[in-house]
Amino acid sequence: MPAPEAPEAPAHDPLGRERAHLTASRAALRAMREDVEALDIRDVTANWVNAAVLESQINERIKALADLAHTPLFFGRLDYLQTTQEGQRFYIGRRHVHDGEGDPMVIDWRAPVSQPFYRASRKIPMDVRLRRRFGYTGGDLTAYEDEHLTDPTEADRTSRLLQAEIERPRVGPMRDIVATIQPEQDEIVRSGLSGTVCVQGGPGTGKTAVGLHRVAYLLYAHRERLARTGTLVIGPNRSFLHYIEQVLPALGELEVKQATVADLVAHVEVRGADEPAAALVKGDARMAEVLRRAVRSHVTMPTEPVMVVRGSRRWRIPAYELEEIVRELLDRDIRYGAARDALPQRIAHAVLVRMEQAGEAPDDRVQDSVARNAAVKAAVKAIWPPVDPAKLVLRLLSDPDFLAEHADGVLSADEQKAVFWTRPPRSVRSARWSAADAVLVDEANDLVERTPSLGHVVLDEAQDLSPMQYRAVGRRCTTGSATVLGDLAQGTTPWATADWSEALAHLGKPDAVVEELTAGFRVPREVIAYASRLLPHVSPGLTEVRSVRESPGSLEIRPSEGDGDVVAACLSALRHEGSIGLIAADDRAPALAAALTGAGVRFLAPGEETTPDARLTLVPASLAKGLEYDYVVLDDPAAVVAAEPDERTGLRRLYVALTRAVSGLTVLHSSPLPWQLG
Ligand SMILES: Nc1ncnc2c1ncn2[C@@H]1O[C@H](COP(=O)(O)OP(=O)(O)OP(=O)(O)O)[C@@H](O)[C@H]1O
Repeated sequence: MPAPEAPEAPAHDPLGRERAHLTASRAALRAMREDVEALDIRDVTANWVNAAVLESQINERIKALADLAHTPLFFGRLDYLQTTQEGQRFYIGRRHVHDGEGDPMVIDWRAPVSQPFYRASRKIPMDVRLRRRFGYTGGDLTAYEDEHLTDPTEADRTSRLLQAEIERPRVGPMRDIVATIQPEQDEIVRSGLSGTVCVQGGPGTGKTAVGLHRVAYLLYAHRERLARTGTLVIGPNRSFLHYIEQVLPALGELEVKQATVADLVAHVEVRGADEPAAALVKGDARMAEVLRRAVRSHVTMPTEPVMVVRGSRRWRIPAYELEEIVRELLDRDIRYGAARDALPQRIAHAVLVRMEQAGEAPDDRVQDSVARNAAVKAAVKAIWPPVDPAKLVLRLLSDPDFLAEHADGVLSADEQKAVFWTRPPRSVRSARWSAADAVLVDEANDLVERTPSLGHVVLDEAQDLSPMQYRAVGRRCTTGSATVLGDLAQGTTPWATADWSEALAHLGKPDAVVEELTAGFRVPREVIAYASRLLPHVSPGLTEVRSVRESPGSLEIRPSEGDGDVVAACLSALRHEGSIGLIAADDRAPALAAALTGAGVRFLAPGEETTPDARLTLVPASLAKGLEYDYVVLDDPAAVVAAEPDERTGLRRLYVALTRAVSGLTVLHSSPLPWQLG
């Protein structure tokens, strides 16, 4: 129900007035788009390259000005106590809209004047008299809700519109939360570009949502800088990236790249898998030192002088002087490839010094030509040969003496044995590289040639990265910053993060701030309480998620007689609206797929988009992380636990599976439930 109207609004039909503003804003947006469409760039530039760039910018702008039927143009209003520079009343929306005179009709949610919409409270009203939230049905403005922040007689109440948004049944890909970002989330979203933020938060606390909105915010606040340096969102797998890919475009940001860690390090084709013991060693940060030594071992101290013949004169640089040059380059610890590129010039410089001493006056061109001299080239090749990163890693993993030489004092004999290939491949192409090997190649690659850094990187589900993977991500934001999102209790890799400060050190951001989110927006109270029984066994000391959902949700736990019962549970879940996820241990998925097909029930795979007509997804437990479904049917928890190499990882996988549901969870167990759930 609308609250009493603001005094300056007409007493009659305040909703009609807001609708009129919506209609006018839509028209203004249309006019803005038409203005851009009508731009004739022929008069602006005759240069076709400039014209092409301009045209693509215009097309982007037209796309960004699209009026999306189901995303309301504004969702809030702020009436300030004092008149600010821009005015007194602001409608807050996803993008800026102005009228023909250039006066704002809708203000971007990221603008400084919008901030009180998210942060103002009765305690600190931030100069705001009225905060109004709008409710929409389809594209129609149908309700509003007011808070008079400076009125001492008005009582605090929870926003019904916010509750409705949180309780909304889910279907389709992830949506933005721009209308309902909470104060503690907003603090993270608006934290500065220069600092790295790490967010620890239990399931459904909005980490992914916050990370994506932070990117959108940073792009607004630092548009030019980030357009130059680039931004990247890193997620655990393709289906997850597919699930989140529409959030940023809905916020008007079309330029952000998305990748998995595997995409970043795709120097070799990954076709193999490691035993856990090998994976642990390969993911250990000590491997970086082994690789560093192995790369640098290619440098051979010169024993012969270099003799450069120019015309009738010969210039001789003795071995000891060459050695000095090489040592100096090694001490500077620049990239192997950069040092290799610098070496010919250093040798040429030594020749030039001799020429000058002999009374010649050589210039830069002479130095360049000496650097290209065959004798210098031959010396450089012998002293500082090129290193192929993949070949280097191949040799380390297949030549025990080479590995022992560089891992001496770094890896134990057993650790060396663990990573060693028992059947060494013949070539880089034929090797069955594992995901961890690809990261080693990436590290070696960076030792040879610096990896370009981006302006900002969001790393989601970070708890699953190995130290070597953190390093791989870290070198992609050495000159930028990062948002690191994760939950220690959901780590399911052999190297899962146990401690954020250690992880942040591997990332190269030891000074990052660690924030904690504890309010849960996804999982109903009863369900999160059930899942949290596992917390002391998987991550003692972590804070339990406090569900902010009002509806208690449904939780049903019952034995199952066979796959028929699972199919029946899915059919009954399908009677509710929203998406349904059937989560099962990976090795149970084929049997359940057959049972569903046999019963004529259509289902999707993770990554395929749920629609009102296809709402059931069969989710192997290993792909459930980060996803959510309105109703979840969880098949045999004990099998989910048993599928992992150790019990703690199994229980963590189960914790993930138990925390995907928005409205209800049905647990069907054909074997006894793990006692930790008891
Ligand atoms: N402020 C908010 N208002 C409305 N919905 C929200 C808010 N914050 C988060 N949500 C919703 O809660 C759900 C969970 O959010 P999200 O997936 O970002 O959580 P998460 O912490 O990344 O979870 P997980 O640890 O399981 O990956 C999403 O549907 C998201 O839209």
